[in-house]
Amino acid sequence: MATKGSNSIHRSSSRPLLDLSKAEIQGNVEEKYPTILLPNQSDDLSHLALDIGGSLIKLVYFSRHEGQSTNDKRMKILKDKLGILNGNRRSYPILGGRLHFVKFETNKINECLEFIYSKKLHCGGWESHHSDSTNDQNAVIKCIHFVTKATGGGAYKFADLFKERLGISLDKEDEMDCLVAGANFLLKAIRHEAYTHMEGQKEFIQIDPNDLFPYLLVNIGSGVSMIKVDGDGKFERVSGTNVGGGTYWGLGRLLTNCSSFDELLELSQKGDNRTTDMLVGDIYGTDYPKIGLSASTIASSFGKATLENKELEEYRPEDISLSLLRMISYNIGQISYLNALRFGLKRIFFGGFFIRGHAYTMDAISFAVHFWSKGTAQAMFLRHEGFLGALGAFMSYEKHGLDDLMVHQFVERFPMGAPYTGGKIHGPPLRNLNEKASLENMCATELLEIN
Ligand SMILES: Nc1ncnc2c1ncn2[C@@H]1O[C@H](COP(=O)(O)OP(=O)(O)O)[C@@H](O)[C@H]1O
Ligand SMILES: CC(C)(COP(=O)(O)O)[C@@H](O)C(=O)NCCC(=O)O
Repeated sequence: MATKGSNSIHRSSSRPLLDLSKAEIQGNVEEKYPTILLPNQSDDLSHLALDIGGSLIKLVYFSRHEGQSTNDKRMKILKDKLGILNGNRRSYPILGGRLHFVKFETNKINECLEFIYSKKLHCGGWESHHSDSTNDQNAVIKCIHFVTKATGGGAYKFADLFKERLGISLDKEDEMDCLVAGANFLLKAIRHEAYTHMEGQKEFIQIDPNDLFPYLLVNIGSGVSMIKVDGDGKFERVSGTNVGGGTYWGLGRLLTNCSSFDELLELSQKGDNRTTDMLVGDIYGTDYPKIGLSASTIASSFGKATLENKELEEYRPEDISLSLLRMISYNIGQISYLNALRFGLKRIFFGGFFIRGHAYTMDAISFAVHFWSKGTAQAMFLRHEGFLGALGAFMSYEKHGLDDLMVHQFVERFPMGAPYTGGKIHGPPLRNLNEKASLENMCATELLEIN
């Protein structure tokens, strides 16, 4: 049954408060979704946003530090807001808590649903209170459901599943909007978010938040989107390619029988692509200096397979994986640079889970950008690479007036001088593939802790 506390999870004062006179309708909802906690019990639980992509589901959720009552914080928020209204100095409430980053494979969506359920994240959304008139003028059906911000194709495709299994309504946010919002937030707010990776060397880039735009955002997910970003909410998707992360994983799986993406990546580390790729040296017998090609340059990815009468089994899976990785990474790097050139953009940031913090992938992309730009452009990568869309969806709570999340406070509270380590902000590690980063055996979790 509804309790008075139900009101407390409304995220915006402009939203209608729970109508207790219609409590029996909520009872029905509870019957259908017995797992939903009453809001007053879930008060300190998390806020969730999802990015359901072609390959992976990304979750971002905020959980408050234990021991701090949300009501205390709300009072402080209210006081601070009054301060703003009175023309006093701006002050920001302390919202202690964590942003958690979790991912699942989209084809294992059940694991994701179970995770959300086990963490009670489905109880953390805001309540929407609809009145639908039926044919009978006197009968007004009131229903209460939880709404969660979601982006990516799966926000459309799996909307019914989320509704049936968890009682969550997915409130759809545009994928490109979310990618840009997530990238802008990270680049402006999180110190040491962006870095270069060349020949095995990683270097963090200090971004001046006042001198961020314009830039090219290249999101390498299943497919690739290239977005010219001119400001907050100001962008244009200028290009894309269907040869992306899904291509590497899909072709790689078929050609090597690998059972996981990480296994395929790991194989590539032991590969030698000279057995599969046709090099300039294979064609010329030497370098081709006149057009700047060394003998070791790949002239044709997988081209060597045409010269030999060998069956697939006669090629080492390691070599195939490496050839494929280089082919796709170079291609994306090249198209990205050409688009940057097209619009006169100096900076190119790469996100998406294809990158996977994998040194060789980043080196290959960087090499292509460097090579085609003749050293005038540089690829940069993001530590929260695959979570841009999910972060953007999370931030859209604020955009829609659900402002007790006040994501902007994270920005304000952690300017560029905020420490990168030392208990304040823990970003995801740039993981070595050998490290197992699974949480509860089902997902990888990375934390950005807001103290
Ligand atoms: N565990 C994984 N399973 C499948 N693909 C993975 C995995 N980890 C990284 N990838 C790579 O990440 C890509 C998906 O990246 P992502 O940014 O999540 O895109 P999408 O939104 O299309 O799911 C895959 O196509 C694959 O190249
Ligand atoms: C359709 C998509 C935006 C979906 O995003 P994803 O799930 O791949 O992250 C993306 O796959 C894409 O941009 N593909 C390339 C399509 C093209 O421009 O040719």
